[in-house]
Amino acid sequence: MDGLRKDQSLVGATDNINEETNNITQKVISEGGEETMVPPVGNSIHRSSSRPQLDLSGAAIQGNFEERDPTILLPNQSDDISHLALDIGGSLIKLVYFSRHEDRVVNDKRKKSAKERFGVSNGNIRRTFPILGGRLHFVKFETAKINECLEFIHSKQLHRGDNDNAVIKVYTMFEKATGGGAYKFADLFKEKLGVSIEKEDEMDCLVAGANFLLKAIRHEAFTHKEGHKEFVQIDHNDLYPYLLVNIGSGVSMIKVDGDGKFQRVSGTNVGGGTYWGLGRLLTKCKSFDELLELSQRGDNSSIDMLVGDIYGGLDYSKIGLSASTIASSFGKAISENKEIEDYRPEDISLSLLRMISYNIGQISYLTALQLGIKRIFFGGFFIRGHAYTMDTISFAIQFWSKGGAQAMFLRHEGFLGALGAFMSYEKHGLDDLMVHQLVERFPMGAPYTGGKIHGPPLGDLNEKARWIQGPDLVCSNQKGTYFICNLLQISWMEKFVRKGIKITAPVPTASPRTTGLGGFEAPSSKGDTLRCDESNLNVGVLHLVPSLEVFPLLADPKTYEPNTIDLADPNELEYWFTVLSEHLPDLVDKAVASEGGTDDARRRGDAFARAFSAHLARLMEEPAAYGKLSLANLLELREECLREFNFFDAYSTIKHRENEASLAETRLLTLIEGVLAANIFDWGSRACVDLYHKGTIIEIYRMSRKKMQRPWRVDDFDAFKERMGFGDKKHQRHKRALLFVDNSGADVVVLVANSLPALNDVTAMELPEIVAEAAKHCDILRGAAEAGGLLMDAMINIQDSPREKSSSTPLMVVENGCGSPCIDLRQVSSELAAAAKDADLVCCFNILYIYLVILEGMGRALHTNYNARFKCDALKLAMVKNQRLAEKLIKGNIYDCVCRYEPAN
Ligand SMILES: Nc1ncnc2c1ncn2[C@@H]1O[C@H](COP(=O)(O)OP(=O)(O)OP(=O)(O)O)[C@@H](O)[C@H]1O
Ligand SMILES: CC(C)(CO)[C@@H](O)C(=O)NCCC(=O)O
Ligand SMILES: [Mn+2]
Repeated sequence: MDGLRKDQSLVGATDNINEETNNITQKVISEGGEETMVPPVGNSIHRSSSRPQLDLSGAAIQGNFEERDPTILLPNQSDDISHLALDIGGSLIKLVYFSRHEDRVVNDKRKKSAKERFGVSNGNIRRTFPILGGRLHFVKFETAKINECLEFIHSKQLHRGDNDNAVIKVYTMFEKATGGGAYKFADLFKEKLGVSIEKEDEMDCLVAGANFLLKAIRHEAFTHKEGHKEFVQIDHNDLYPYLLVNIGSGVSMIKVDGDGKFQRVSGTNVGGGTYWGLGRLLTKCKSFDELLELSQRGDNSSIDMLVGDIYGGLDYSKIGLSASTIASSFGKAISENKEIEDYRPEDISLSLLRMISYNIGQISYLTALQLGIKRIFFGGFFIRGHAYTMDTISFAIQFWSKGGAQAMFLRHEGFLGALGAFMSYEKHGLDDLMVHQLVERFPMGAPYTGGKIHGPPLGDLNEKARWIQGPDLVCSNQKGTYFICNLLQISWMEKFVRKGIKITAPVPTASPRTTGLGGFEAPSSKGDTLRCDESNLNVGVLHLVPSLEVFPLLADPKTYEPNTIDLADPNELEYWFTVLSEHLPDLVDKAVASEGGTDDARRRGDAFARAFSAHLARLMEEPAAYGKLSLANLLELREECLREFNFFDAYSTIKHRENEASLAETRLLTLIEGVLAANIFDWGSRACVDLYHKGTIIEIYRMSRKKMQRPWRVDDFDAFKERMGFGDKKHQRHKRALLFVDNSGADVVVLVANSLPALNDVTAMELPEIVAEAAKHCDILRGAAEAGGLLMDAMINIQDSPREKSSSTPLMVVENGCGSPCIDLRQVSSELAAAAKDADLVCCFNILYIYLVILEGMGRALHTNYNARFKCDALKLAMVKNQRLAEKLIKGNIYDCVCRYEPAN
């Protein structure tokens, strides 16, 4: 790896770090006998809990340690990082790699009993991999800078393969690659990394990648017309045939008829390489992005010969061409006595972009027409998520097909080939991964690393994206905490925490005049700001969670839509963004306090606020940037951001205090009232947080409980009471009740709880302890908890000897698979799914009415699922702690109560 040098842009930023790491390095003798510098290792190493872990033992600096940015070799790095696949094209190298999820702490008392009772295995048994789950990462490099790519692979040890599998225990000394470069650079890979390239056919991979994305990712495909992006719901049973147009350096057009069933039907040599190549020569641009950006300020009419130029300003209406139609791209350049310098680079770039985009659009249309295909998906990095390019192509397809055919784009546009190559590792079994098993996340990068603040200020998300790839590895000694950088390793967060830097959301520029095609107006989204390439990938890390399932009690999973609020409505969007922004300072305070209010916590809190604000700014500008946006996503993003900055339970202090207070507070109305009043605890509500300043929460609870007068705003209590057997009619007892609990505190009546902390919501891990504490005050609860195996002594009994049947209803705790205040019932834990089925009852739909689902709290019962229909009885309980939501959803007011009972029909 001697020949591999770091990206120059990293040098300045790593200066200070190296100074410090040098102070703490120590001499060791490496295997080869040379002295190398290594950082002190051992128990002083902090590992980030949300990221791949690195084994630092035997770490050694490779090559000359006088180098500014030496590569650090981690010979014993073994776990977590798994396969890698490459697509090495004429212009760009695309890399997809997989890292394992770290096993979660399993000191979870309730797990065993839940497993025994519901017979849950670890996820889906059909597959051997990736049962543990993990993350798919997407990275790209310029082919001309292949060394950067090699260095990246090396520094992350991606070429060592899936070697944490105890059975295999051999390094995968080959890696899958596709694209022309798999042939061209095979020797280089062997020489530099010692790995053999296993070549996969480029067209096979493109098709496999496209099919995978279209089936496995909910919001992958979208249309883009006149600046408007709309996600398309793909029906898996009605996907084929389609035309796949991959616009890379050159363009391939493939008719796809099924998995592995396709034919390359056409192509064109006028593609992305043409735009970038010609554009570079004609404008002297240094980068593709610069060229694309120029086009946004261009006016092609100064170079293109328009119909009007030929017809003396008139339309040629007889054949339907308006005066502003481009008659001949670059045609004006022939008639004028001008040199290249006399043209604006902006105009040249736009003229070129339009020429190539229209041309590809037209050939695609003709090809689709010839084959009788209506749907055309465009991929390849030429598109680059650029609104104007997509609008131009869409416009061409729309125009020529007279609306008969549709252009669709893919969020992972450039990674089709690399994903296809990745999936050719047979044992991944990724091909039958389902939509609900993939969760896309937009991590804000590295967790906190401590030490001084280094490097230049971080302007916005664009910049952050360059820093997100590195696994984080931190060393400390008595002098303090330091981090070591291997490639891209320096923490962007260090930059992020700097004070006084405004997060800049790019501001759209005004749309300049453009000319049309075929007498139609030109695409309107030309003026959109081009975001930096990295962030504009608009792809996050894909988390594979094979244990996620569709909640079995949903009446119709196909039509299920968890969200009640439509954030496509700009007013709603703005409102909720404001709510979240205004709530931020308070949340940061809580988060910092939850970690003892240390300097470290404060810095992380600050960084979290910046990170989350940057996401909000990005989404405010382009709501569909990360896929279809919903309030549930936003709330989840906030929790994810907290976790990114190592705030694992921002409300832990508050939760503890409230649990203690509420346990001292001890039939149906009382119970429901209790739940509703207790739902006042909501650290996600501005109004409530303001209230809390006026007293302790338990006091507010007592107060709200006193005021709790029926009828509530939504009041099906009588129907529910009747169903519960307090009426004249006889009802069969519910066999199983699933309570989706909300807050920690007084309303803990449990069954289904969050897997990870979110706001002040109680988690499945915390519940056994709370129940045990509450059981001290209540015999019924104690009996139930014992019967459910929730209490420690009861657990022992269950394990040792099958306990004689207790007369109590067992109380169980299961995790729901989420870490958000909302719940998308298409993605719940296998444990919950198992609890919602009954081994004996599966498929006996007529018997499901004896189940009862209780959703509690604003997030689970109002923001999401208020309109959800179930196969069984359902009760939705919440107090509305937001005026606007109250008006919209129940035509009521803040603090109104909802008790919505929907019997199974
Ligand atoms: N940062 C970038 N650097 C260079 N080109 C870029 C960049 N971003 C987008 N592009 C465009 O994407 C094209 C490359 O797309 P892609 O990676 O899909 O093709 P490729 O695999 O390299 O080419 P081929 O498949 O024809 O071998 C470039 O020719 C250029 O038009
Ligand atoms: C040669 C490939 C397949 C390499 O990816 C691509 O660049 C391409 O499809 N070029 C267009 C070649 C043609 O004219 O059909
Ligand atoms: Mn390619």
